[in-house]
Amino acid sequence: MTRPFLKMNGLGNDFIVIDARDAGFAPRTEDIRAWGDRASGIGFDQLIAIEGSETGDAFMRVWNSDGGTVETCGNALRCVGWVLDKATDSDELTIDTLGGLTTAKVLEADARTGMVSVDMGKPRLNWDQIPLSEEMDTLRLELQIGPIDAPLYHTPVAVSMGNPHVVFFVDDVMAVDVERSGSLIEHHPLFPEGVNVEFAQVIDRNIIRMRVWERGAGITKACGTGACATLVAAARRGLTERHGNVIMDGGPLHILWRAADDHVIMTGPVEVEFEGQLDG
Ligand SMILES: N[C@@H](CCC[C@H](N)C(=O)O)C(=O)O
Repeated sequence: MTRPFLKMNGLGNDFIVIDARDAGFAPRTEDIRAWGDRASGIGFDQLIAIEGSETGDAFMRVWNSDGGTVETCGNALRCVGWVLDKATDSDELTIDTLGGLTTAKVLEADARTGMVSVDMGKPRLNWDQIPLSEEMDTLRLELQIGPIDAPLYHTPVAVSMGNPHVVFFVDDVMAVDVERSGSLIEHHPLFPEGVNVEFAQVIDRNIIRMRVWERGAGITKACGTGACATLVAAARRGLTERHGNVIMDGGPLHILWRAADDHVIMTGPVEVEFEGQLDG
């Protein structure tokens, strides 16, 4: 059976997006891994299915390129918002996920690109909401990378945006070996469900430079939930305001952590790269 797909990205964090509202889509792990392989397959960071929903306009299901299903994906929410917007008159689209209900607003759109804002809901900041395997202050985790007496990176902040994140503040983010340190932390026993790892350098009170190691996908050019988690972590530490740009390898996302209702609003671009058919 073949399935039509859109190859899309948000700041280079790329996806295969399948519209599964009319016909179910239940891919095998080995197929996801094969399609996701950049050397021999199509290549993507996440596989996304748009499904029907009783609580929203649609449900977004997410698989990482390693085949594991996960709660949510910020950059893909903007892409799904753009896709749904093409087929409806509504300005605001509610998209449900395993990580919670979100609302997408398409600010600008043409045939292949757009600018989309997503209300990601409230960050979850309690240790058991991340989740962590033991009770700990999420603002200063007792965790470090490197030698005990001279750690390279330490005392990160944990934030859940529906999926788990840990944010290390560093002096020089370009000096970080993201692959080596990120892969070690992703599987640390403190995170029973694994974790997405961000390394962040505060440039000023409204700008953060961030690089990311994603759970189940490795280094990506951008991570929407990671950008939200990073701004929340920085604001909680008093390092930034509650709004600003988080600049990743693929470019900036604007993040606002609204004081009025505690919701995090993420705004940034989407792009359609090409259309294709999946065999499997
Ligand atoms: N690219 C994403 C996050 C995708 C899921 C993540 N790797 C996880 O395992 O939680 C984003 O833009 O948020």
